[in-house]
Amino acid sequence: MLRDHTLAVLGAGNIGSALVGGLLRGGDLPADQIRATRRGEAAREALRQRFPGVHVSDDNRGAVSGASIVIISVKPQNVAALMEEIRPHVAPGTLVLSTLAGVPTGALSRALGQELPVVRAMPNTPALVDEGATALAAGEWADESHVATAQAVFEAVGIVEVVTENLMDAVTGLSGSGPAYVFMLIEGLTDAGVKQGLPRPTSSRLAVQTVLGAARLAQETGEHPAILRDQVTTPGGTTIAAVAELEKHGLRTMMIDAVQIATERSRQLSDLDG
Ligand SMILES: NC(=O)C1=CN([C@@H]2O[C@H](COP(=O)(O)OP(=O)(O)OC[C@H]3O[C@@H](n4cnc5c(N)ncnc54)[C@H](O)[C@@H]3O)[C@@H](O)[C@H]2O)C=CC1
Ligand SMILES: O=C(O)[C@@H]1CCC=N1
Repeated sequence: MLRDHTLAVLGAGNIGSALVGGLLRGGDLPADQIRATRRGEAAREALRQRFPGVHVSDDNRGAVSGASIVIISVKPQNVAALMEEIRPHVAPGTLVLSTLAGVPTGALSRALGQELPVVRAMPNTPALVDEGATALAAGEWADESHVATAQAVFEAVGIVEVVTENLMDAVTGLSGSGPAYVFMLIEGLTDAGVKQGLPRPTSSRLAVQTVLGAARLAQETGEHPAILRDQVTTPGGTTIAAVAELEKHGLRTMMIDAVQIATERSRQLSDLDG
């Protein structure tokens, strides 16, 4: 469904380049229909090496001209200047996809000075290995076909959930930032194994596979996590001793508070001018 599109990725850093990679790997779009911009010649050269055939430059206006889909994936502090730069060059009807944390679709349409179809997306970095979790929300002028196109773009790198825009800050706090929480968990588990005498590489491999395996078990069985936890927990055994310790430190409350604070931070980022 994407093959007739020309795609411009403005700000092809972690997220933008993960998308380019996924679209190329899946054969969704040929390389010569993708333009990618980013700052720094060395970084651009690295992109050219990674994605042969993709047109890589620092020319946002050129990238946008003639593109049917424009992905905005710069950091929030760079977006106001970028909007100003591309504003006269975005053709009416261009589908604008934004991965910016916090920034509402209405603010982007206003900054671009047109009633454009804008779809807000919140992906996450596991998109780099096609295991991303992305939520999409349609702006005022985006219809079902725009959302379907956005869905096809982000399904190239993982799963997609469509939500209403008022839920996007919560998504940002949960799955957008979530990989960082899981990496901290992996780091903590690895150190814990080392403290108990395991060699670090062994501990690291066991920690990573434990997280991956537990996630797959939850996904494939669809069971409530409490049931899966009970299956690990032998009466009077090792697991319940550790679970009681985690409860004492309020692990679940800690996660609830962390996601709340990230959600609030996402709301604070809603002002395009910072
Ligand atoms: N890193 C993450 O886990 C996630 C990030 N996001 C959002 O995605 C956006 C991008 O995040 P990252 O990919 O992590 O950032 P990044 O810093 O890796 O990539 C941004 C890129 O934009 C380029 N850039 C800046 N100004 C530019 C301009 N005027 N023209 C062209 N290129 C320009 C930079 O050179 C850089 O390569 C942010 O707005 C962030 O809120 C969303 C979901 C997850
Ligand atoms: O930390 C951030 O602001 C971005 C948005 C979600 C993940 N990284």
